[in-house]
Amino acid sequence: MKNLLVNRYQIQELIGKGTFGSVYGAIDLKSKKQVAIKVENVSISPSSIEKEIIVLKKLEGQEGFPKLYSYGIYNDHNYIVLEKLGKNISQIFKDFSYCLSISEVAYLGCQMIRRIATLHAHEIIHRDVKPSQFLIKGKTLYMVDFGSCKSFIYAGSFHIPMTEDVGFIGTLMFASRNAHAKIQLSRRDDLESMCYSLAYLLRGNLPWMDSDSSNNTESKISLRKAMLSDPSIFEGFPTEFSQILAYVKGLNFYYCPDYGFIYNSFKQIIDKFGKSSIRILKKPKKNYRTKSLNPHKHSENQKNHKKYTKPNIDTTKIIDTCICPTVESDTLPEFKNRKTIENNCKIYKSETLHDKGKKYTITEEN
Ligand SMILES: Nc1ncnc2c1ncn2[C@@H]1O[C@H](COP(=O)(O)OP(=O)(O)OP(=O)(O)O)[C@@H](O)[C@H]1O
Repeated sequence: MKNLLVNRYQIQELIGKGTFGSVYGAIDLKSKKQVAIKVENVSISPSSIEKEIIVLKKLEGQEGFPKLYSYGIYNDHNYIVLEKLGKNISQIFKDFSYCLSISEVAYLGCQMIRRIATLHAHEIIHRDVKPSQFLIKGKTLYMVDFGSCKSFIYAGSFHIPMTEDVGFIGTLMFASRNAHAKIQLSRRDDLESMCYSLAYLLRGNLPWMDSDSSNNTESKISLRKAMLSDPSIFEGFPTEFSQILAYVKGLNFYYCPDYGFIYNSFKQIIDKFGKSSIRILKKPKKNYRTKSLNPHKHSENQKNHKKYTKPNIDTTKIIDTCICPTVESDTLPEFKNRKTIENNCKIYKSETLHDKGKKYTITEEN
């Protein structure tokens, strides 16, 4: 990538490389703003940048989604110029030595469910929810990377049908069981991946992760995921987490999730464990760090959380602690238009569902 893009953006650094392209930090010489520029080769088909443009245009002005400043083609590359955000949750997790407090994880859950609810309210599913898709800027958690998104509504108001053999979509570690079963994904699958992301942040690993990466093939992970019972993934942590996962796993393919219930459950955890230990929305300083934990040693991490009272940090040294307000779900705009989504979402009359092993036919539109 040349240092100057379209005579306007001065490339300063490579922020990271994804599966399909790279993200650079740059300065907009016209506005003097810091921006992030995502590029991919024009030969990539289907273009994930094209999809990102469509989604970001739909989400314009929504809280927690980066602004889309510009886009185009330059030197055989599709590019988009985005609002520059901070670190992603995976990087922040590493900065905190792979140890976040229960309140911190629940707080991330509150923000994640708000972003997912907004995306779904725009009739879009993400299909690749994972910690690295959430970036922090100021006190807000942003959702990024819309290259795998899909609209779950077609012909104006019909829900997409539940087809099979669709091919694997997502990231192995965080993918839903339906993604492994190659079943068409819907809103419930974004929520299942969110639960796995939070479990990873609580535990430092996931039970289907093997320290020997050659054992982490799609088929092996899929089998281990399917065989695991629900509570064991959140064992030793507040029951609200496993209740949310059980709720999400029980959702019908077509069903509009109760985002407010999930948000309120996270909020209950924060109320129980206290807001004062939430450090993640501030830049970590050396003395914020807790004892280093090996992220691959599941038992150590879990033991640490089991005897959890307060995070192992010297609170007198925390000057900038963010006391994050988590308001009631009823007052948040993301959860208000739920009725409208449900009403808009019809199922084609003759469609057959295969949920939970049962076979039944929808006779009426709902
Ligand atoms: N608007 C942004 N501002 C700052 N950094 C960003 C922005 N968007 C993405 N990034 C960072 O750029 C890096 C690459 O992101 P990208 O979404 O292309 O791939 P990824 O999520 O790392 O991988 P994959 O494509 O496999 O999911 C990540 O570190 C991400 O945090």
